[in-house]
Amino acid sequence: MSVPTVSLDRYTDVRPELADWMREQRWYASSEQSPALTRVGVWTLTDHKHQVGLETHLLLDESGPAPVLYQVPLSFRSSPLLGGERALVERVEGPSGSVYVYDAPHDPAFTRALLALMLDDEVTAGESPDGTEATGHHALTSPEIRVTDSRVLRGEQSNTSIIFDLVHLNGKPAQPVICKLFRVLSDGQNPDVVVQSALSDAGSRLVPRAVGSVSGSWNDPRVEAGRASGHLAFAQEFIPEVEDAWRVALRSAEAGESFEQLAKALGEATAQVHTELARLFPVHEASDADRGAIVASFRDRAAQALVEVPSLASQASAVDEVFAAAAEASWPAFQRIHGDYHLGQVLAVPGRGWVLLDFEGEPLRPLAERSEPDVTLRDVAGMLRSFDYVAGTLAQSDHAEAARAWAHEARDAFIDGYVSRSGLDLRAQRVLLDAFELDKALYEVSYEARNRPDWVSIPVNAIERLATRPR
Ligand SMILES: Nc1ncnc2c1ncn2[C@@H]1O[C@H](COP(=O)(O)OP(=O)(O)O)[C@@H](O)[C@H]1O
Ligand SMILES: O=P(O)(O)O[C@H]1O[C@H](CO)[C@@H](O[C@H]2O[C@H](CO)[C@@H](O)[C@H](O)[C@H]2O)[C@H](O)[C@H]1O
Repeated sequence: MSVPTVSLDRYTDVRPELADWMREQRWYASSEQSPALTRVGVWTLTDHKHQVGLETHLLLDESGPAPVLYQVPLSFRSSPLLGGERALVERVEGPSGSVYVYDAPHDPAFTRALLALMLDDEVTAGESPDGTEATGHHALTSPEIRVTDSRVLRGEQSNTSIIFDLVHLNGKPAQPVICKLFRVLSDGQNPDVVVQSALSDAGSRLVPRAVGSVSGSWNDPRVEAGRASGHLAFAQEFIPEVEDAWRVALRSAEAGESFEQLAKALGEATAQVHTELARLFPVHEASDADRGAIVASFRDRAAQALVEVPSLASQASAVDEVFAAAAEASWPAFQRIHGDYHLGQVLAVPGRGWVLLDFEGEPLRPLAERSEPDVTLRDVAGMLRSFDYVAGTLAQSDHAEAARAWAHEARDAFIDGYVSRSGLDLRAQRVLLDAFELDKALYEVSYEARNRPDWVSIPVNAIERLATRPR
């Protein structure tokens, strides 16, 4: 059987059916308007049975205030994919009959070829005529495995993750793998891939083991030189049937159970990851310029939060005083950090302890900024805020008061654990830590105003408390 051909040419002028389908997808950012799409590149994979066309289209959407580049893998079949009805993008009548176009992460022909690209040395996606390149890389200790099944993780928003069930070549079950396919592409390395791979390759068990990645380059009109490069996908060990720390913490607070030991262990794990990151990536002493840039970003964030929630104006001068005091404090060295650290980014793995995920940095920040060395206190502050969120979530319930005490104890224990492993006396850094916590709460105000307006009072209350705390 030959490869069904909806030719690349026919898909160059992005068909309205594809645009309509994209608009419905969770990863499509501006669903209130119709996409205005241009195809800037395509990379292909080869189906091992040579029956399915596998093309990943890079589509530039210029309908919003800034152009966004989406990665859209499609599979082309001459007959329907069994069970694939919900993944059908459209059916096109071609010269030699119907061609069924699918959202490829749901097509086993695509998922197998994608994993093979990352794991098998001889497989290459190569360069396409429009200059798009995609190259697979495997991690230091990638397993020799065979795919038995794959499925798309439900509930995700900004990316699409594919879970692979696997067996070793001898037929014994192997640890499953999760492959995150980045839906929105930017010029530059993805910090999640870089940081997690480095930790995993160094043998850390505090992150899932890295399995492989796909990196690429493409013609990108948004970039001055016209050419961009970055990560397209990242595969790592999937740890099945585990809960994240947010759920564990929320349940513990609701039940009135102490979280002290677990919070202390989380502080220890956080400090260990920071120590390892300082060993693996460049570290430098804080210069006046570094301090100045961060304090300026604090102030920008405060201004932005004020636009989104004008009632914060009554706190503005108290907030600024905290930032002014931080500018005068002594700062620890700059190094790589997690960058968007909260309870939802940590898995509770029985027999292994806490495992940290998603080193992508704050989604509201530009990619290039997220790879810069930063201050570890930012992560500490992120987690302290997250304990406060647990109490904030229960504020309207019968457990309100107990939840506040729960959060207080958890925050203390987390700090104790962190200090014991890092040697950094966080309590002596209180002024600076308060500033980072306040900054995170200001970020959360913008995040909640845009995504979960019902939750905005959680960071707003925290800002008031932090800004007016006696010092
Ligand atoms: N290696 C993994 N093992 C188990 N679950 C995972 C793994 N990676 C991600 N997940 C699950 O997927 C969710 C989303 O992952 P995350 O890396 O935070 O993606 P995103 O940046 O798209 O939010 C996590 O909260 C977690 O529940
Ligand atoms: O997980 P993401 O990288 O998408 O992070 C974003 O979403 C988080 C919400 O899920 C948000 O975190 C905020 O809410 C958490 C509770 O749901 C809370 O634990 C965090 O402390 C709070 O910041 C995060 O800020 C945002 O970047």
